[in-house]
Amino acid sequence: MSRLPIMAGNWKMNLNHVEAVGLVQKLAWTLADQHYDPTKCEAVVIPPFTDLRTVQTLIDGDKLPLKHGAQDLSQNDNGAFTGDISADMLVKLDCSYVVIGHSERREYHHESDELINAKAVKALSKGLVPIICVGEGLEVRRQGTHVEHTVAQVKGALAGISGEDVAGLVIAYEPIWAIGTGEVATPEDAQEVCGAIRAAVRDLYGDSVADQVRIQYGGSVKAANVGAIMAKPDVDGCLVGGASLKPEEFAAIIRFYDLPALA
Ligand SMILES: O=C[C@H](O)COP(=O)(O)O
Repeated sequence: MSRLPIMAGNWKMNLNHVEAVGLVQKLAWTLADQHYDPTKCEAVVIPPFTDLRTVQTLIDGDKLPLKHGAQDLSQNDNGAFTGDISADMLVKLDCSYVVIGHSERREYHHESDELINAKAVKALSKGLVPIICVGEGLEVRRQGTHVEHTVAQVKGALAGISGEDVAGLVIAYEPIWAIGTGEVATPEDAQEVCGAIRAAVRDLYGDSVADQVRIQYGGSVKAANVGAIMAKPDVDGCLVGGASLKPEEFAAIIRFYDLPALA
């Protein structure tokens, strides 16, 4: 079963809507120059909420081969939830994807597995594809319980979600100790946990769902290390932070399939 690789650039709290135009245009030009083939890898940008309308207009207007998504959403439909953004608002902005449960939201906003599950259910009910983030911190990694820890997060996030929905979503494994630190997990580390996540999905939902769900690795991914990471059988893409703010670097990550060892 072949899964379409997916590279998603999570800009985090960087770039205003004017700066967003520059980055998306430069990314698109670079990809066009290098004959990017969207059938070989899906390319997604995930800007801050305030940039989404601008990015949507640019992608639609110029028919760019990019998709866009948001960094979070509310589990509620609408109402008195100051500062929150609903799934319907994201759908109206043509978002395809929404990141849910990023480790920075788990840490700074105390998001629990239950809340992440509620957000994933809400996203799916509105036709958005969740990118559900899981992964262990340094303490858990040192104790050697990173696989159990991460699989438990996956099970919590997927509770009550149908196999059909799980087959279409994305799970991002991001070891927290490798995020923004320059400390990249080895390709073998990434494969160990991504393989365990797929095995857990297989136990819960069966072969067809496990063979379709896409699993990303995230944590200090760059053009220089993406090839070795993507060569692992259970890694279907990357959730990229810092390197996605550099258009040439992110374009090279998206075009990992042209790297000599993989071509
Ligand atoms: O969402 C992206 C991840 O947190 C990875 O960030 P990074 O590539 O800057 O390490």
